[in-house]
Amino acid sequence: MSRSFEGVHALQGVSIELHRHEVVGLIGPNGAGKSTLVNILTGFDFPTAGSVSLDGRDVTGWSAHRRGRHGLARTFQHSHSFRSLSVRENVEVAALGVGAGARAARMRAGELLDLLGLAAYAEAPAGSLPHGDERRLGVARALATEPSFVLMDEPAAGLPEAEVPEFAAVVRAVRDDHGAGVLLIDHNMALIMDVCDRIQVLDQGTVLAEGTPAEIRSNLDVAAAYLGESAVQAEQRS
Ligand SMILES: Nc1ncnc2c1ncn2[C@@H]1O[C@H](COP(=O)(O)OP(=O)(O)OP(=O)(O)O)[C@@H](O)[C@H]1O
Repeated sequence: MSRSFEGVHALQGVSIELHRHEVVGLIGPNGAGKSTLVNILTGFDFPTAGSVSLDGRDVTGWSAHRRGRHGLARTFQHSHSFRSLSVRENVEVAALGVGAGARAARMRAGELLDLLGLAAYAEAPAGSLPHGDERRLGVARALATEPSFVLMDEPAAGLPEAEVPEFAAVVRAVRDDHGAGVLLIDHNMALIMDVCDRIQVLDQGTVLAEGTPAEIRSNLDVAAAYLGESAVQAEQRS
């Protein structure tokens, strides 16, 4: 797919594939096109050229809501929770939105708040959560829809470093226990390298590299995009 904004080529001929039971990392420097790609995949934006398919069906013209009802969920960089509703109610509302009954929604919310480590805040207003917990609430809300695919846009931003391994376990649980496919965008390379089965690197709207974490780690182009030429030269010398 490609996407231009009045002359800015945010994406140029980018292909990405996500299967159930896997975690794919999407990384790249600021402005590389990561959020644009997630917006297009989830129906919050539309490609200038190209198409999106979900379970083999062309969904390019579908609204975000319709894609959501067909198993595609996402989290946002900025909070989309209902600030005055409680943390629990926010998760319940997400489940109700895809057709769960009241009892099932309540049970699902309870399980997800436990999984995400938010049970202690269940009755607090969502607007009172610290930034990192708010990101986790976003993940809980996405999972409440029982998605086949979850696209997570910087879910670990704002999480204290000590809590990142716990969050990595959540991502693995979504893949292994729920069988979902996860597209994970994050600047935390330790998290990405730890949980991803495959990684795709975007730079200036094109795919710079793709491969396993080990392949990406040893790819000098990726190092150049991230760390600058000097780091690459240092790596070549060592
Ligand atoms: N609505 C828009 N209007 C104009 N330009 C846009 C719009 N959305 C994105 N862009 C431009 O497209 C390019 C890609 O932006 P995008 O936000 O997708 O990058 P990103 O990789 O998600 O960056 P970050 O890591 O900072 O979130 C940037 O040059 C950005 O300025």
